[in-house]
Amino acid sequence: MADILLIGYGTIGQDLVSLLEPEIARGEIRILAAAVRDPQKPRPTASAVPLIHTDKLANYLPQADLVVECAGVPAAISHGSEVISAGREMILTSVGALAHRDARLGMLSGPGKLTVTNGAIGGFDLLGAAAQAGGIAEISIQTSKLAASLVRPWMTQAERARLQDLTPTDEAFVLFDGNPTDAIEKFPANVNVAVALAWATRELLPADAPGAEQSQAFERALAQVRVRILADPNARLSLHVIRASGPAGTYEFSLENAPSPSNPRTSGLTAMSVARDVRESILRC
Ligand SMILES: NC(=O)C1=CN([C@@H]2O[C@H](COP(=O)(O)OP(=O)(O)OC[C@H]3O[C@@H](n4cnc5c(N)ncnc54)[C@H](O)[C@@H]3O)[C@@H](O)[C@H]2O)C=CC1
Ligand SMILES: O=C([O-])CC(=O)C(=O)O
Repeated sequence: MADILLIGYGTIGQDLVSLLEPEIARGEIRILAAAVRDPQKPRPTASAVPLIHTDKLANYLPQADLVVECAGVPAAISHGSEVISAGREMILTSVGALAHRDARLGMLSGPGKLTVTNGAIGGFDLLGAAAQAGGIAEISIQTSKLAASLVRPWMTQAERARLQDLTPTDEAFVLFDGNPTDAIEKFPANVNVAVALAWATRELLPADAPGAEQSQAFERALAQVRVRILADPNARLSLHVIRASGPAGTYEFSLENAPSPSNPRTSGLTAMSVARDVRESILRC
């Protein structure tokens, strides 16, 4: 029986528990608890998962065989290093936290093990193989989302209005064009996939290489990836188009996920990817 501790219990956390029902029913997995900011907050659905305050995370870590972060980039930045330095294995969903230098160093310095989920995209077997052989010269990801869903608190009134007032007859426009580090800082809930793409195409160092070297290798990969965010007045779903080219060949992946059944703003595939990561981890236990 593997004991799993969740950090965050929103759409992905709840979808993950549903996806793991067969393993839970067979006694292969137990959800120890979910660490949340307010355990007393009324929730729409009753759950058998015990809720604890994130302040109590350290008390639960020694019992956890596996920790799954699914609480957002700021939460992963705050708690990721704590989990890894306690020697636990952690599946990271808010992959964008790896674009933050200090958090990245903490998560890559062990002694725990970091698993970075593929999340809402894929094709990483091919891209990783080609990149490790020096076969990728250019790599980009273009993410199209419903314009109104891209409004962020830091935007000026004019920037918000441009997104909110877009009508179905208007053309989609490029809202952001740059690197994954700047993209995740501005859109922390939208482009974790861009940071995951950099992770998949980084130079692979030995597992026991120092955290600082792992961090630098990843920084080089981040610098290679170009991110574009398209604000689309007609997007029903998120559309991610990955393009890569170089001596290994020319590749284009177009990924359009069905939304999560419980939250139309989150791709259902993300929880499915994390469920697969959990199964692979417990099979190794
Ligand atoms: N890797 C990928 O492809 C993808 C990654 N994500 C990441 O997953 C995160 C979660 O996504 P959803 O479940 O759809 O969001 P959600 O908003 O439905 O759930 C997040 C939950 O975490 C809680 N939370 C926030 N800060 C916390 C903290 N410090 N400690 C504990 N709980 C905290 C929130 O109250 C909320 O209940 C996103 O913010 C994003 O960073 C999302 C989609 C794709
Ligand atoms: O769910 C998606 O389509 C991708 C996403 O939000 C992210 O990478 O943060």
